[in-house]
Amino acid sequence: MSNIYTGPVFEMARNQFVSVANYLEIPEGHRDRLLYPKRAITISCPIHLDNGETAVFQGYRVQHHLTLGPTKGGTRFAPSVDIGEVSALAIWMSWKCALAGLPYGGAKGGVTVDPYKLSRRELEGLSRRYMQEMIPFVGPHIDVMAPDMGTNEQVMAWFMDTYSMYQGRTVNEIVTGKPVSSGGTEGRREATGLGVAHLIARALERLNMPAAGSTAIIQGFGNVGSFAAIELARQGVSIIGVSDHTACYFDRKGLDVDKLVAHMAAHGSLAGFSTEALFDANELLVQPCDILVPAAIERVIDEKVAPRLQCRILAEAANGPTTPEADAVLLSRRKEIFVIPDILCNSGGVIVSYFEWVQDLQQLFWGRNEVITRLRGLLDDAFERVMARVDKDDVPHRVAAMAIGVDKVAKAKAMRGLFP
Ligand SMILES: NC(=O)C1=CN([C@@H]2O[C@H](COP(=O)(O)OP(=O)(O)OC[C@H]3O[C@@H](n4cnc5c(N)ncnc54)[C@H](O)[C@@H]3O)[C@@H](O)[C@H]2O)C=CC1
Ligand SMILES: O=C(O)CCC(=O)C(=O)O
Repeated sequence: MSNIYTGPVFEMARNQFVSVANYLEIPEGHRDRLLYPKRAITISCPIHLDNGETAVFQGYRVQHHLTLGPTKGGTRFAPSVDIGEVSALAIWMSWKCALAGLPYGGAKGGVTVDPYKLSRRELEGLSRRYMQEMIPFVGPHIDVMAPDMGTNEQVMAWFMDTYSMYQGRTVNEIVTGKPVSSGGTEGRREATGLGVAHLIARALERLNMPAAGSTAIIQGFGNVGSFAAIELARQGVSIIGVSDHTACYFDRKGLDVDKLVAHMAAHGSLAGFSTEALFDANELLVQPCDILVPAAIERVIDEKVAPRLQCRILAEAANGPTTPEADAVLLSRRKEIFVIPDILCNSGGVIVSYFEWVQDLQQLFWGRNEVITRLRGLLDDAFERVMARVDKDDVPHRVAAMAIGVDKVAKAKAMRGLFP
């Protein structure tokens, strides 16, 4: 294969795929077809800055496979974004959607930008220009975007509006994760964090550990981390550590989640929340706790951090927080640390996105209870299937979860005659 697909995050996705392909005994000749993306789109997004200058930002969208239906996945605005990272995230979306039983291939997009440095007007300009450049390549039955790191409901509303202006009618079903007032679904805002907390409860049950009185540390306090914290606290878990890109806090007696959420709402970040609980962000992940939730960026648990982890459950809310080298360490610690792998742990987001797309297509909207009940049902089903595979074949949790996803895509491709 030609290699525009490079970089450490893509290498992670490739390494994980090779392990799973070996376990599933997928023939060498079929592997490139399964791993490499169908389409990778690169665009330039020029926008006028508030100071009168013009800036050009690089944007991407990668559509991994079209075998099971349209492609689906978030759009990330972050300085780290490049074609390798976006491709890896698209590949993970494919295995995630297949594991959850959704009729989608994986996609991901992004812009290389620090969104915290843009004014609201500049962010709107960039969001609209990104969608405008993508119009030839997306559609409600082609590729459906959603939020990811650095984007939110407002950005999704701008995406939807830009696409709709081009079509001359409102096309709600072009993106998910929209505000409820603009065709979004009840429950999507909190879905990923709620799903993370639900699966943690399932893991605690399996380990015979009570939620009440357990302790958790959460890295990242954006959409996913904050809703995971709220739901865990509701279950009686004490949140003893949190961090974001501006600050890190740790208090063995527990942090007040309501106050953290109120501080975020008022200031947009965790900086300035407390002086007493300030902590070294580099040491947060290795503090003793029952539940560790990385909910920010990739590759934070590497071969140096993995041997030092002191948690009982590692709930991977972020995509790709654990490197393959760290996985080798976790394999040797598998009796000590119960891993909920990312493609299972954070799948609540795309599951409720699927519900939003279905509702938009039918113009028939469900209440929150129906959304959350259906979400729990799909998460429980995926959790049980992963655990059954772990028990049957004695494989690591990540291999079991990915194997279910990869196997489903491989079988669908084979049935459609895509392998020679
Ligand atoms: N939003 C969603 O529905 C879904 C998100 N995810 C994944 O969850 C993770 C977080 O996404 P969101 O919460 O949506 O993003 P967000 O943009 O709402 O929040 C990201 C958070 O991470 C923090 N952060 C960034 N760099 C950090 C660092 N070096 N150390 C500590 N914190 C840092 C930010 O300050 C912010 O609090 C990403 O890996 C994303 O791909 C996965 C599935 C769905
Ligand atoms: O909600 C979606 O469609 C995708 C969410 C996402 O980007 C992810 O699961 O990583």
